[in-house]
Amino acid sequence: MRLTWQKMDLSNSHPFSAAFDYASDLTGLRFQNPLWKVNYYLFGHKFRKAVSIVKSFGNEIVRLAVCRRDLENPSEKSNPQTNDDESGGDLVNMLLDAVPEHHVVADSAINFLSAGRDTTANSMTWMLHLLLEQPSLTNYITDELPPSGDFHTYASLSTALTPKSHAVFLETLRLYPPVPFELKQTLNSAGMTLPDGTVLPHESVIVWCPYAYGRSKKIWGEDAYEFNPERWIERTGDEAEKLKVRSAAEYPVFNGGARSCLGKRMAEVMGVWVLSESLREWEFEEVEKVGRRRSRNSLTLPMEGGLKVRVRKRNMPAL
Ligand code: HEM
Repeated sequence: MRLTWQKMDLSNSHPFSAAFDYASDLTGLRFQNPLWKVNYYLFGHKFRKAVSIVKSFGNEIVRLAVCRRDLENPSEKSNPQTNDDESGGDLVNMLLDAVPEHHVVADSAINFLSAGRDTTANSMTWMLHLLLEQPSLTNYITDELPPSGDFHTYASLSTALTPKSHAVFLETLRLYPPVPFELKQTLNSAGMTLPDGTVLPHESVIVWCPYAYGRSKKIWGEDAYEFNPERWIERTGDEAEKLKVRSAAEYPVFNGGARSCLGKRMAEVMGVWVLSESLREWEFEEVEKVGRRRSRNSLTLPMEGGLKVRVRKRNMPAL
């Protein structure tokens, strides 16, 4: 898969991608290794180099955006407000309009890239894998899509119109949450009190694990380990299908409250729209059928070894 931003290559072979993956893997391992400081001492230089490559990529994104603004609006060089039709909607340009410090914009660009890149890619990989394990689910999704060739709008991707595709997406994330564990620390010097009365003193670290929540029989019942999108579907009297709503306390995949994921809707669009449309047009077949896959140790639950698939246009002979 090839990803670009303003013609900047983000494919797997790009040094940014390699550095990003290395830094993510090592950060993920820190949580499981009580001796991580030893590792950091021995291999820290490689980690720091990876972080510096990631940071320079952010700086490069901003440098290019600023150059482009200067070329497009030379007269506004000193006060480059570019909320016109051409540049509107580009996140980096909007940040440049709002934030004067370029290093903050660069960090924010990397923040969005890191929050949205592997989370979405990994969720789509797991979703495709689970669908290939249960081929009947392909029609389950594609049958509810608007007719092929119809122009899709944001509204046509609502949970009301495509509840089953959303169910498959949410069910995938239940079993394979791209943020498998989370932690927060109390910074308030007086500590804080949780809604149930538990008092957390200053600097307490609290860790929770959406991966474990997703597999909890207490929350999901005896079949918690089964991939069953139907558990998300509610049928009303007239047989209309509706997506069940789950609270962030039961399903913390996108976090909850004030720090909920800002890209949830974008991730849904990718997961529901891109994958369903691809399944309508293309047939996928796993190259190596090795049963249920394992995840790799990293921050965003990537699939060990990746998912190699053979692709062919529907109703065409295999290449
Ligand atoms: C399936 C895909 C995704 C999942 C499961 C996911 C999950 C999460 C979670 C659990 C958090 C909270 C992290 C924390 O507690 O610090 C978060 C935050 C965030 N996500 Fe996502 N995310 C996904 C996709 C995206 C995408 C596509 C974007 C945007 C391009 C995005 C942007 C963000 C941002 C900016 C935050 C920080 C919000 C804040 O701290 O106020 N995410 N996401």
